[in-house]
Amino acid sequence: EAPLYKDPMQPVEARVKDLLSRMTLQEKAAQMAQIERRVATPTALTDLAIGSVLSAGGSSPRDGATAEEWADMVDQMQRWALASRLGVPIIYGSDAVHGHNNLFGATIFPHNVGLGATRDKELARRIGEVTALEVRASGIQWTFAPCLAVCRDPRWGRCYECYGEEPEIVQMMTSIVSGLQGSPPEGHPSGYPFLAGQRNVIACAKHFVGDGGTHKGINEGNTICSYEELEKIHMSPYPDCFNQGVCTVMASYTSWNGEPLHSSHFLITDVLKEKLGFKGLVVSDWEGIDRLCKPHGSNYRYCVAASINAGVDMIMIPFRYEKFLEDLISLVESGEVPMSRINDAVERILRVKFVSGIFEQPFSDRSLLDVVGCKEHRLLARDAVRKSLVLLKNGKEARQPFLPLKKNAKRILVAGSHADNIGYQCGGWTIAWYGGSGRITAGTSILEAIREAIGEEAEVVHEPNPTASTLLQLQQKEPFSYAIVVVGEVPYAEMLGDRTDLSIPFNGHDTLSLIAGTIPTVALVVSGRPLVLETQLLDQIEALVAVWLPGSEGGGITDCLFGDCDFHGVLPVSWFRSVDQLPMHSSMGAGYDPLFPIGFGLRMFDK
Ligand SMILES: OC[C@@H]1[C@@H](O)[C@H](O)[C@@H](O)c2nc(-c3ccccc3)cn21
Repeated sequence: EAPLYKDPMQPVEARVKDLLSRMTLQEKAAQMAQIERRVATPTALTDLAIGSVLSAGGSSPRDGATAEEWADMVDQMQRWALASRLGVPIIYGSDAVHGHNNLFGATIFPHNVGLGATRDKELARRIGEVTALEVRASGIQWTFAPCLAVCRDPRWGRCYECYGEEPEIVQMMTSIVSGLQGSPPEGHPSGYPFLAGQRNVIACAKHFVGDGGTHKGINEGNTICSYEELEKIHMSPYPDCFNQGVCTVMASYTSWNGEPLHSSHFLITDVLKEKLGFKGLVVSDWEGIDRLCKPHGSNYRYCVAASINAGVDMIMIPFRYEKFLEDLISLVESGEVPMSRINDAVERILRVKFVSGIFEQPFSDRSLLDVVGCKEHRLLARDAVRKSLVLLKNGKEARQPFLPLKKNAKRILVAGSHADNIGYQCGGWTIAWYGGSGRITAGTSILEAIREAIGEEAEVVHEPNPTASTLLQLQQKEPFSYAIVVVGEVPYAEMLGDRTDLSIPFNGHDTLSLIAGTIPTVALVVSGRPLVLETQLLDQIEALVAVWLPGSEGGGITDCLFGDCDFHGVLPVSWFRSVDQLPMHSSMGAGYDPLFPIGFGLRMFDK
């Protein structure tokens, strides 16, 4: 009759034990390998029975692929995996970090820094729930989210992936795990993986640990601090995720006091697995083990030994899987990697797979296809945008608020590089790894939202980058009631976003100053982090809103600008005056002198 591990009525731990006992060393090593979709072939998945496949940022079956094409691809790979000797299904991972951002047409939510501004746990959970549906619609079962980094220096290119600069804010937003995976029942053992069902996805608490605390915010850099500080600032969001049964943890590229996380037995095994009791699987980051040696990828056999022995269970290789398997098997045969370590890793991987239900439901659920980018999801994203906006200035005098704007104004100017650019408002990790410009996916730009919100008789003039003379001509024809000027950062990811100069790029400052000099202006800043705002400019503009990276639903911005609802967001990060102040946090006492402090945010209506 069917082997025990295939019987869904058996307890998970019994199924894990039974399957493990049937596996050869080669099959165990293969389960510990995660490869990129471009090298996922029948050889890899059937003959070698590799355990997991991922899409790198932007890696899709084809540009603009539909959810159905994604599901066809994942299901095909699954059939290859099920044809392997023991028929162990793969789990397929992708970075759905603000909606299913690898999928064209998916709902794109505000990036984490904007969600941190909402301080709304239930919203985060709901976003997780909806994201899980759109990820599942494409046949994918695992997202590499949430990022729990506590951003201690906004010069870091991944500041926008962080919910805030204080652990309490990040801890609050970990409720997204219960949205993604479903909420575990009362009494669920902390640290043990949980997944409610086939409309939920495996989540990934990343990047363990201290990723947001590197010196000067240097990406993949070194976090220099005491163990107490590492635990208090950077580690505290992890137990919140373990209490929710998060299934996976991703190791950080960064080092702690010079020791790379990917080879830290103390932090991965003694702390994460033993002290904190994490029972799911630890996956490396992309070529995370290759970075253990200089030059990158040299001494690969050592890199494999050091990371696996440190406690990493699955390696995001992602391409040279033959070399990985050859080295790992050789290391076990030589005794440099004990079989007990291999068994621990494979047990954890199988535990997550059995808990996820993928043995019983290995294929995609096609009934979900039409939820991708659906109206209900876009309304949730629009609500998230509304709640994420932070009103930093409203009127030059206290009793003369500038917002809300009049919908029936006669003539308004909409200007700035970011007024009509869906790619810019989505930011990095959208369609391409580092994002893009223009109509990169379905959505509503800020200009389109203004045109929808404004009264019929109002004339909207769109001039991205007006010169002084253009402005004069435009004004002579008929003066403007007000101007909405949208400036900010262009999309970036990881090291591409590391910057020591945090002024508004694209001479956004000059555009703002030119326009605000002659027309009452509200400035919208589209950015993944605070940017330098000169005092003179601040004095010139009538109102200022931090919109962060709002995603596809630009309508959430005009909902607030025109007063359909009030602003509620408060800063999740300190808004510095100058980069010379960095790093700067509210806990530092005297030296804390931001332009706007963490927690700051104005209202239009209720005082
Ligand atoms: O996309 C998978 C993971 C993601 O989950 C991690 O948060 C992130 O650190 C990451 N960087 C790369 C990556 C970095 C450089 C070149 C190519 C890919 C890949 N990944």
